[in-house]
Amino acid sequence: MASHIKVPPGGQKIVPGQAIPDNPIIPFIEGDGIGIDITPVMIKVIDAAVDKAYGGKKKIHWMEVYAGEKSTRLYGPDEWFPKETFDALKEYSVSIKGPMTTPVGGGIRSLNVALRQELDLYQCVRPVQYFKGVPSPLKHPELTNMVIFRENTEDIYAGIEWAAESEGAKKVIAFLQQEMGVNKIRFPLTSGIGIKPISIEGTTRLVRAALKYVIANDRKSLTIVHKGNIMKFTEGLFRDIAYKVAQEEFGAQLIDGGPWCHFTNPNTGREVTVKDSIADAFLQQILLRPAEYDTIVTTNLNGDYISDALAAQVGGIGIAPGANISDNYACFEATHGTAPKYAGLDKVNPGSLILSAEMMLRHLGWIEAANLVIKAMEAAIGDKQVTYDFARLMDGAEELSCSAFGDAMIARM
Ligand SMILES: NC(=O)C1=CN([C@@H]2O[C@H](COP(=O)(O)OP(=O)(O)OC[C@H]3O[C@@H](n4cnc5c(N)ncnc54)[C@H](OP(=O)(O)O)[C@@H]3O)[C@@H](O)[C@H]2O)C=CC1
Ligand SMILES: O=C(O)CCC(=O)C(=O)O
Ligand SMILES: [Mg+2]
Repeated sequence: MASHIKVPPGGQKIVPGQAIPDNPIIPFIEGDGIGIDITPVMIKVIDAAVDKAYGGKKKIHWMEVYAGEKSTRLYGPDEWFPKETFDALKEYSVSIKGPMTTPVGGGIRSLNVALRQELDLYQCVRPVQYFKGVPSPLKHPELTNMVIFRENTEDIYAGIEWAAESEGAKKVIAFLQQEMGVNKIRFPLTSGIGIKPISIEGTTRLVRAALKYVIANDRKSLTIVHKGNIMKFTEGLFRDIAYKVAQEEFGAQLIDGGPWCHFTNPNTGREVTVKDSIADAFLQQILLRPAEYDTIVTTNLNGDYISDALAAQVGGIGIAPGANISDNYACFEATHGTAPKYAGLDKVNPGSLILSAEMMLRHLGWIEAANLVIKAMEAAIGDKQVTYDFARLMDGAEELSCSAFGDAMIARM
């Protein structure tokens, strides 16, 4: 297969464990739908922040790599995720991507999920913070300040499922009935079947990462969100293992006989509470009592729902960033999808992808540039220079296009 990736001259590879070069090569996937609008704006804003922060001493060398619809146009109709793209994302370690389309029902499986699995990006980290002036349905949106650690490789996202009435579904149902004594499948002839693997290892490494984050960032609590009352051996296992990690690896002590527990942050002396909440109750609690929640650790599907719900509390998924992280690689991406009805209109909010890139700058240790991005975002929103999603809810705002919002940020750096 022909190669379409052009390595930018003058850039250097990021090598895990070594110092970040001043001229790193960062692969990016433009993304489907609104990817064509938001990705160039993100690059322009980040380049401006880096230039302003370091006066030309540091510079990202962007390298386009292809996946999704654009890749099928370049490589061939069935080439949704070419091997050379996976290889580049691994070889260059740190990358950023726009959203990619996943059809509902049939068709290709999620490319986003495939990427997370292929690179074993087991932590999906999604910070949810309020920017002053952003319209929100809450009276006190500033009380919502959470960081979600969503498991990113297991659960029903593993993609182990069989369509209703398929040979596979029939076989699995027969196995369950005949060999496992299952007699509770309500409509065995017409049921689709999905499998939900949740492991001790997968849960342990995620909770460990979340608690390390809590300690490094002096956060006050970790809430384990699960549906363990119903799915005892998957979601319930997740809860039990999370408490076990807190106790065995971080020295947490039971509060009043447990299961809640607490330990002292060794860096700051602050008490950290580790507690749990059942997912349905959690979704009403975050609306009614957001200040009681801080860092969240949860399973894959719960984390997907919680991400969009919490994003709405602070103004919507136009401003909801994220990172997919493993022990070796990091790929940054927004929480939202391809919003197809807005594709190519230069209309949507590029904020989520810009803030995802801001997380990437922090990951590289380029704190000054990251701070400039935040400052510029706050200033543009403060001046009511916003995209349609905020403008429709704000009095006296000027509605800007996607690209004009990027320019408004750059003008305020
Ligand atoms: N990681 C990824 O790549 C993801 C991919 N997807 C995929 O994206 C496709 C579309 O999914 P869908 O369920 O419509 O969800 P989307 O997140 O794409 O869009 C839903 C709605 O959210 C709002 N929205 C999304 N992005 C922005 C933005 N940048 N600025 C302002 N508003 C925004 C819009 O609301 P309004 O209509 O109110 O203006 C939009 O109609 C699917 O194929 C899905 O699988 C979904 C999520 C993540
Ligand atoms: O892969 C997809 O299409 C959707 C993924 C998603 O919603 C998410 O990761 O938040
Ligand atoms: Mg989602």
